[in-house]
Amino acid sequence: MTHITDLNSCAGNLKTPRNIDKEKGSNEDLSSNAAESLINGNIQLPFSSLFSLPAVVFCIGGCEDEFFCSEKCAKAAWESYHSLLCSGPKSLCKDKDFLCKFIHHANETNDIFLVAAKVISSTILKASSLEQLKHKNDPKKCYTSEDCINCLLEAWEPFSMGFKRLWWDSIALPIDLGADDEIGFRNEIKELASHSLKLLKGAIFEEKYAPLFSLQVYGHVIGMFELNNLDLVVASPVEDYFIYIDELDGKEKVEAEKFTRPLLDALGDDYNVPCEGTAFFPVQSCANHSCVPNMKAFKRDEDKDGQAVLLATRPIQFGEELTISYIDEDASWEERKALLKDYGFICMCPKCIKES
Ligand SMILES: C[S@@+](CC[C@H](N)C(=O)[O-])C[C@H]1O[C@@H](n2cnc3c(N)ncnc32)[C@H](O)[C@@H]1O
Repeated sequence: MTHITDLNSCAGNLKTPRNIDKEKGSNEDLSSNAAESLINGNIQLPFSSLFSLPAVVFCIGGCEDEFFCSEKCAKAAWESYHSLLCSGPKSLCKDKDFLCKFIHHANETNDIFLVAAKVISSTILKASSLEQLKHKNDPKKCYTSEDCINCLLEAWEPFSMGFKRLWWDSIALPIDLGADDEIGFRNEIKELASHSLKLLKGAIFEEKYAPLFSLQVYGHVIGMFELNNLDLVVASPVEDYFIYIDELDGKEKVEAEKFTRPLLDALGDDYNVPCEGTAFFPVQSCANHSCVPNMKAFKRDEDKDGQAVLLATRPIQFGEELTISYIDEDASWEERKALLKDYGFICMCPKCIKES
């Protein structure tokens, strides 16, 4: 992705849509012929070659649930987690009915279950390839269940850093519930996770990796994402295109707008909907929160393949704690306090102390 990207911490601000002049046009309808020609590639919008996107690559296993930006990404995903979670004909999962029920349940309730399943699946596949490597290097050695557990622990290591609190213990009580409802609410959340795990087990359980399928592990993995994930906000390439046209000069702009204006009017406010996602970064997950942070997480043009960076927002003293903001730090003190409730602490940064 070659566009400006921006990372904000959980519940953070979205990139503010940049305003472009939308006053002039009047033609709200883009004729269906024109739209069809654009889709077919029979018409090319002016300067659109400057905004080309990679072609969509389909999943190797033949499911129609996951799409990738390159063959390389599709292969990496297949090898690292997707082969067990694919609902297509080449899937390596044990039971596709259970897998489809698991995916449906996650989509209906909490899509973090899908990410938690990726952690479990990638740990299984990594542990299994470590075992194969060890067998290959020393074919005569007799492998014990302890060797198997050691491979499992090694495969688990990248996730151990984010493994902190159980989801049902850390989630904030919804504002419409009182203290009397708390136990019932937490039990309900636990029950939801338990049902999701039951479906996942039906799809990919393997006896030798049984410790991975305990409710405690599942609850911690979900908690890890709920507490540590960063919102990923990527500016829409469509928005970037229209801004480029808006910033052209004179005749070039007039000519280009003959084509782009009807399209912009037809899109209305949808011209700048950003692409949103969520991501776990082990280093960023170690940073505590402050409403006057000294760092900010970014994904810049040069940060490829899932990389992101932490940049200092001001000079940092030796020994000073490195912090990021988990929320919109420009919100009022009351709002910030409410937004931080899910993280289970009351912020005592200088700004909060002053404003409280
Ligand atoms: C993403 S983790 C941050 C790293 C964490 N301190 C650790 O030890 O790995 C988020 C958790 O850290 C704690 N935390 C983060 N910022 C805090 C702050 N300003 N005051 C108290 N606890 C904080 C809370 O328990 C929160 O749920």
